[in-house]
Amino acid sequence: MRHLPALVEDGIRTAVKHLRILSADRLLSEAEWRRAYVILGFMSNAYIWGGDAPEEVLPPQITVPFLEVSKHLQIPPVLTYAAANLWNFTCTGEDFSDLSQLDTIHTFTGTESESWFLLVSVAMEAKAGGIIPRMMGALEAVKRRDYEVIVTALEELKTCIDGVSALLERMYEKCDPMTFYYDIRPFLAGSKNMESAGLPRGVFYDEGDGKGEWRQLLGGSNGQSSLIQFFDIVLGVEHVTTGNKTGSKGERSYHDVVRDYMPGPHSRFLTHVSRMGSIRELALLPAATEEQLRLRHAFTCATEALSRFRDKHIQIVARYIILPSRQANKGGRYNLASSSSEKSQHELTGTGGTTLVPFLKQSRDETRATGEIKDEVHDG
Ligand code: HEM
Repeated sequence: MRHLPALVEDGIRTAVKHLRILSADRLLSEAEWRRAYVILGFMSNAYIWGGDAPEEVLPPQITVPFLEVSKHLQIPPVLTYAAANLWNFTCTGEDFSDLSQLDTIHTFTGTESESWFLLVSVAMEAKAGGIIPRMMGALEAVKRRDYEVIVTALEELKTCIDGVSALLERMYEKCDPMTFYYDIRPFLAGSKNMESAGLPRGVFYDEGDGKGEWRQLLGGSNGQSSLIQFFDIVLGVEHVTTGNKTGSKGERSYHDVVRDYMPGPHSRFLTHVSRMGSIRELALLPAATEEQLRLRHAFTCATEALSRFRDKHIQIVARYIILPSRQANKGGRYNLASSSSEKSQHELTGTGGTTLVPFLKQSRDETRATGEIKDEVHDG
């Protein structure tokens, strides 16, 4: 794995085919299962995308352990956000939100840009970890109408989201947009909606002995972060967009679908949180008392912070995807990046298969609308 960046340039497929087929029998602790998942996630995407044309068959050396490990961890056998970000870092100190102490374990390119891209999310997750119990306390306080607890928690949530946004903006410091778009991003691609990139049927997981199956799975995306969905749930933000133009009635929203790409316990935790009390419903009650006014204000401020986060994220997407896609790639190699991100010549899509800007703007607008309580009360 140390040689992955060199192998993706030349020889990854031969190297993998020379490996023994390992079973997961010797994995003991959860940390070991996760470590195996990270390695297999990187290996499989390197295998598929590390050549002049994508490879549509994953060999048993990868699929046999990968299927076992992903079943154990209750997460799909593909490079998810958990594989690339959550479980793929080391830290020289105690503070996982301090970028200067973090390093990645694996990258496809060996570039500082890739490490930085992955680590910014790690720092964001760590920065916000402490707010989770605080907000759980606030949700529990809804039934008792304990305004003090809820308002304090919302104020802390606002500060926390602002801190997360500040970390997001540090992306510009060490992640170069052209390197991101042309060298890093192609390796994050999935196998769903990848006809134009050369995977019309997805990827065949060959398990050997004539066994195997075609699978179409989404690519790795920070959209699979359970943290940002936690913020949404706590604030009562509902996302309905499927993220693609063909989204028809009854189709699951993007935010719902990506829960399948989170580790099982994360996804179940989000379901649990969404069944707890609603802070928004309490904030919607008429502002007849001082404490109700304070609650409304704190709720609106926290929601605005999340909507500002999404604004900043849209700017990042413009800088790291839209602008580079309009500039010619200086390298002369066959360009997998553009084929995996352009459905047609003019339509850019995300690694999650979304129509990028309209989708992200709608997610932002849904956030903003959630915080606009006054309008709802007067107009409703
Ligand atoms: C160079 C940096 C980044 C780029 C280019 C980028 C790009 C994208 C794209 C294209 C999508 C659309 C969904 C898809 O098709 O995959 C998306 C969604 C999303 N991204 Fe990022 N992203 C970046 C960094 C981050 C970071 C650091 C986070 C923090 C965890 C993040 C959080 C999200 C979330 C939560 C969504 C789902 C949409 C939403 O809830 O608003 N992104 N991103």
